[in-house]
Amino acid sequence: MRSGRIQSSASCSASSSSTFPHPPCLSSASRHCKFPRLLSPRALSLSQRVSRNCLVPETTQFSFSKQSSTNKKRLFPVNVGALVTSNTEAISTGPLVAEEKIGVLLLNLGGPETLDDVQPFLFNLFADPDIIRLPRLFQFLQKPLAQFISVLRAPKSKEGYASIGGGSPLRRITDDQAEELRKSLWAKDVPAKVYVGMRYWHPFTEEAIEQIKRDGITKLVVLPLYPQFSISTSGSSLRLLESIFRDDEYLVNMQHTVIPSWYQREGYIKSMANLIEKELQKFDRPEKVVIFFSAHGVPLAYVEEAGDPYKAEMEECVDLIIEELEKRKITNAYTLAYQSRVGPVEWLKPYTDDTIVDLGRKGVKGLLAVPISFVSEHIETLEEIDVEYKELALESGIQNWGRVPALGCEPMFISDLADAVIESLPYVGAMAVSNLEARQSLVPLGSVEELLATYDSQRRELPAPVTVWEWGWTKSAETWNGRAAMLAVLVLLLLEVTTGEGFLHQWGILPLFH
Ligand SMILES: C=CC1=C(C)c2cc3[nH]c(cc4nc(cc5[nH]c(cc1n2)c(C)c5CCC(=O)O)C(CCC(=O)O)=C4C)c(C)c3C=C
Ligand SMILES: [Fe+2]
Repeated sequence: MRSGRIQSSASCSASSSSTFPHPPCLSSASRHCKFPRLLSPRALSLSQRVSRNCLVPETTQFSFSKQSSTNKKRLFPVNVGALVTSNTEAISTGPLVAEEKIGVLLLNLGGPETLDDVQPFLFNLFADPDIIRLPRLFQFLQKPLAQFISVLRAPKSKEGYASIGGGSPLRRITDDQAEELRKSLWAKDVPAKVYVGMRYWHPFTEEAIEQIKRDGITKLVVLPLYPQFSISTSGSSLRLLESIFRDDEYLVNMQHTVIPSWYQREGYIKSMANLIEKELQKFDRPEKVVIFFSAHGVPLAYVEEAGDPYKAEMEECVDLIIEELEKRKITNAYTLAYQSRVGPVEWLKPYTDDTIVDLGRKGVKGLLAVPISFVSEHIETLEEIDVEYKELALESGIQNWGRVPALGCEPMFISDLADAVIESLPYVGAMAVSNLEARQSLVPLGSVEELLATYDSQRRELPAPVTVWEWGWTKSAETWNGRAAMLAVLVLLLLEVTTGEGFLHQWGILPLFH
């Protein structure tokens, strides 16, 4: 088999080039740069792209004002990023002074720590309008619907969490990453505090924000721990932050900036390439192994209707990793597919399970799975990939299976995150004045409000991605049956809520919601 990208026949037209208009200031590197999007990412080398990403405007100088007339100390070295080019003008974000207290808020999904946490965790997830976005008229049904779906899904989810030790490892791993990031920042002369704010489980984002206020943080860098941006992940966390910020006098006045995605950073790309290179060496004939990037899926409508940049960023990310591997003379065949689909609607394709079967059919004997959308081990790596997909691969004729571990606390990766934070510091607060230069910074930046407005100004309705129930013989019938089922459930819930009677009350489910 020739090296290069394998186009699985499981793939459909929906997975090819995306047609949605790119928001002007979201995170895909090529969208930020002044280059037209005519050049495919593959046409540029990593170093070229890194310098394209180095969007410090040519007229901009990275020089923090030294000491001001008072006895305030500058906290950082002048040159905060290795990528700084010849710039001439100062970004006037003001001096970074000893009185400033810098915080970094890591945003993540969160996961149930015990089996008893599973249903309430699922409730929180499905109650999120960025996961199930109901038509305006039906928004009052969000919580009852979340209760209904979480109760239905909990047994299956619990089985999964039971098989990985009775709970999600996400909290422990994210706490470790926060501590390593803190150490790395201090080692680089940036005495910052690092906080963890989870979207659906403890420590909740609200708890982290309370701590940030107690600590008197004056400058905050918000860093979602998802390399690529999606409405359903970073977007959802930012929307929550927006509502917290809006209602709080302290926070309204606290300067902040957001690093919405960072998949294009050299340190991240090299760390991923290192892991892949190391795992490949464990195979008898490494050059014959297909590198199988498996990303968490999202419903297709997120990308095609709501303008989620997730797919474009994912594809560019894979291109960058492959380019880095090629520089190391690793030219294996590779492919990208999407996993963890739930529910009756169509998700990004090709699906991971279909692609594995397809590769087996084509005679592939060695596969190296690379989880690509997340930087911690979690249920979808430990159970779905390591157990379900491995089993499917072996059944499909693939004899040699391997899996690249998630990045976790890899030193090069953590150090690169620290650099991303440091490079963003001159822009903290600059977003308030809608500073164009700040948006074109070393890492794509924006304020919470700006970023949300960019990707989601119209707040389009999105199909519910989750299973209420499914039946049917064809994909299309499944989709329509699913939609009909959704409608039926909504009507039932509507009747139940208005009359106070029905099957949810009989089962004792409805009065539980809060
Ligand atoms: C980039 C990563 C992720 C995207 C995109 C994403 C979208 C998304 N997820 C669901 C539904 C579920 N996700 C669940 C768990 C889960 N999701 C992610 C990451 C992304 N999700 C992670 C890391 C985890 C695991 C956390 C852990 O505890 O280890 C679950 C619960 C598990 C299960 O029952 O399968 C659900 C449900 C949707 C609907 C969605 C996009 C709309
Ligand atoms: Fe998920």
